[in-house]
Amino acid sequence: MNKHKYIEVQHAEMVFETKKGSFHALADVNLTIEQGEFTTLIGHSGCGKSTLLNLLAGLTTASEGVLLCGGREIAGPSPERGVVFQNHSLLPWLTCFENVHLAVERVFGARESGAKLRERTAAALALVGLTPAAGKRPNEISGGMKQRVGIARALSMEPKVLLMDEPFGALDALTRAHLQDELMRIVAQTGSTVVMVTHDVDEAVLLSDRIVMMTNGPAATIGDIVQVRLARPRDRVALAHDHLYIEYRTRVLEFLYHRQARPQKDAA
Ligand SMILES: Nc1ncnc2c1ncn2[C@@H]1O[C@H](COP(=O)(O)OP(=O)(O)OP(=O)(O)O)[C@@H](O)[C@H]1O
Repeated sequence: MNKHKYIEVQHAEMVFETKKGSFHALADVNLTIEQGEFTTLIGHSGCGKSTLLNLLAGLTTASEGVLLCGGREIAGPSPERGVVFQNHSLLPWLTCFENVHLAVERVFGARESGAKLRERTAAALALVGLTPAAGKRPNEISGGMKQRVGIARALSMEPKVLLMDEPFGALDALTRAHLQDELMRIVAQTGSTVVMVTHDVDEAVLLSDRIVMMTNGPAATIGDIVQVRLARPRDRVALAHDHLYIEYRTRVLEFLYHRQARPQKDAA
């Protein structure tokens, strides 16, 4: 397996058939992601970020083109590719522990003992700092904690790739910052390959090894890629004054607001 071409997207096209006819969402998307790399997808609302992430998750199939992960074609969802959505999608009648345990059981249940499955579940909750909340149900915990359960659930399956669709989008700025720091710590520990959709330029620069910037749709594609060469571990306060950080941030802002400026009428 080629570490440098762990995920490959080759000439991917996505056309949705709607009542009003065909909608060409993605056009000729080409992308290669290395194992262990943290990639963010950024672009204006509706450009096709989630569509591309869903293709990587195997939740939808490209109309044309090829998507590979670890040298194999992505033919459907797999525990190898854990997905975290913005709305965390927890089962409300189960505790945090049970929500995570369900995923663990699905992946490892056939070959591991009950004690080992519970151990895995507890370890995933500990990784996101949620051991004290293990017995609580989703309606008893905050939005940030729910999101952490979602991350624990994805991580508990030991995915090779973590796919995240605006995982922190619904959170307040302080909780968001805290979870970004936690995510960086976890990824440093697990070595996961991450692809994350975000709208937040600072989040993209802070977390990424590469920022993939998408053009506006229809027929959206990759407009440019910024390689972020900032040493890790990264400290958000120190970076605020770092000239390289500021330069990366400016490059993304220029792409979004000069090169891909949206017409006034539908600007978000
Ligand atoms: N199942 C579908 N059927 C028809 N059109 C779709 C479907 N899914 C997405 N689209 C369209 O494809 C385009 C890309 O949508 P997508 O959700 O990928 O954008 P996005 O960049 O993730 O947006 P946002 O940042 O607002 O979440 C949009 O114009 C959307 O309306």
